[in-house]
Amino acid sequence: MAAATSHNVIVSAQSHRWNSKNSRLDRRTANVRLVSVGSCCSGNRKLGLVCASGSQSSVIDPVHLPSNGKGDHSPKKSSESSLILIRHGESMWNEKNLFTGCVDVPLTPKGVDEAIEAGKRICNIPIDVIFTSAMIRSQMTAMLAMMQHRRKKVPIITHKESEQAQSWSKIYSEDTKEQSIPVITAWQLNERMYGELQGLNKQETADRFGKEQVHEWRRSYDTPPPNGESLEMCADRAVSYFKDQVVPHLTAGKHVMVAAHANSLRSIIMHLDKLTSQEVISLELSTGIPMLYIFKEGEFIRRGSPVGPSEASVYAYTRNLATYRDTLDSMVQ
Ligand SMILES: O=C(O)[C@H](O)COP(=O)(O)O
Repeated sequence: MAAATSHNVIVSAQSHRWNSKNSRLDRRTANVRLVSVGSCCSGNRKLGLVCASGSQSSVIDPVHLPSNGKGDHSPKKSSESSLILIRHGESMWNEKNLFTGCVDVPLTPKGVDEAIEAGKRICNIPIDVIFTSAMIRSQMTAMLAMMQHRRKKVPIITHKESEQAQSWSKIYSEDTKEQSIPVITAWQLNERMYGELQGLNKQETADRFGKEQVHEWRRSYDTPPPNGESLEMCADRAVSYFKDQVVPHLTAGKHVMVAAHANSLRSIIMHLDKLTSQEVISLELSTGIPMLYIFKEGEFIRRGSPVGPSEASVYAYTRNLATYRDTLDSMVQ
């Protein structure tokens, strides 16, 4: 079934999944509401991909590109900004199929590759500020992805845990600051706390407690795992943080990347895509897949996952993304 309003589309889908195979929203078989998917230029609706309306103002302005002698890059007010969400690459406990939650484990070599691949996909998309969780796997992912970015700004973790940390990490050159991207780390974006499941093998837990029970702990909105956080509890901190700390940057015209976790991101996507507590059950996020939203006039418009840096449709999302990519092209000529 498919009913559509101008910015709201209901599709038949069971699994609302951002996956690594086709890198786009994959639809299966139950009702899932997709927000702002809209129609492509050709009139064909593609999940997660929309062609340009062609009416937006410059998206590159807040990035402060240095003048390359081919034009003036002085900041102008932008009416839209981009938001990239990315779940960390495969962690060493993902590989072992262990419940991880708030245990701070690093990426595997495959996770490193996923982060690098993700970076290639978003290397032409403007990024002014990065948020990560307090956990190493999301920070590794953000840093590795940024190594691929064509703008070559340096991502720098901000340290505000004490006055001394703040003053000792001060940068004394405006030019150097200009060539940096602040990375803000926040525990509120951490993975949901998995309680007494942390460190347990997922398959063994399903064998012991039953598949249905474990599925409810993992995917339901309001059933917490034993002594852990439900998605609702996780949303309480992650979505509040997103609204209080991330949205103001977007409103100011900054382009933002958030590197976080399966469940902190599920709660944020639930909020952005206005999913119900039933619909969020089938929302699955693969590791290392960047997801792009455009923030415009207070609305989040989901634009799918860029497949590659030169994928034409990415730059058909908005004229502004194409302009930004063209500016990067001209800088390397
Ligand atoms: O914490 C974990 O184990 C994973 O990062 C996410 O687990 P899930 O797929 O069980 O939500």
